[in-house]
Amino acid sequence: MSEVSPSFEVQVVGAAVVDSLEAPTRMLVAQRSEPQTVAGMWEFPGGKVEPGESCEQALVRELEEELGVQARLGAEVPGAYPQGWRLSERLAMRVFFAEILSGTPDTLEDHSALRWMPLPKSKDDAQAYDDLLGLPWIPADLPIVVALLQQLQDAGVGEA
Ligand SMILES: Nc1nc2c([nH]c(=O)n2[C@H]2C[C@H](O)[C@@H](COP(=O)(O)OP(=O)(O)OP(=O)(O)O)O2)c(=O)[nH]1
Repeated sequence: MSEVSPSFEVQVVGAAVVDSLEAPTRMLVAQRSEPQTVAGMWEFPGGKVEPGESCEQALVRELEEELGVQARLGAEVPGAYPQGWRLSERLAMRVFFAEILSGTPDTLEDHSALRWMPLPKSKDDAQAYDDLLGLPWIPADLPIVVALLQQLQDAGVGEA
């Protein structure tokens, strides 16, 4: 049976904000404050791409609006589709590593908490894997977290 690629209506972008693209040791995760369906769950800061914007432009804008930081983007965490990772029938999200250039991240919009989570130092760092994967992520995000940890493990870095 051939698989038809779904046509997502809404493009979302999310950032795996790390302390350093070259040598990441921590990742910033955000707890959603609304809407009710996802409130209390953890996610990648980001949002919907607006008309006329590239995904990269949208993500830099969202990081400024939501966290109050200027950021540079690194490598993508590629999903199964050109639009990235499937979030729902209508939504897909492209995810990029990012590094803060200036500003201190704050809960300006959409979030009730931010947390810098240690990234695994090696594939045997069970504590870091457990802490990160054990967060109550928005369910669609969990495979993305697994993939990005694998990507860091394979490459050793989050560089573009
Ligand atoms: N930002 C973000 N959204 C996610 C993630 N996982 C996930 O399922 N979503 C969903 C939640 C929302 O339905 C949608 C993103 O919408 P959003 O509310 O963040 O977008 P936005 O900031 O542009 O806000 P708005 O235009 O809806 O007001 O994608 C994630 O990791 N980060």
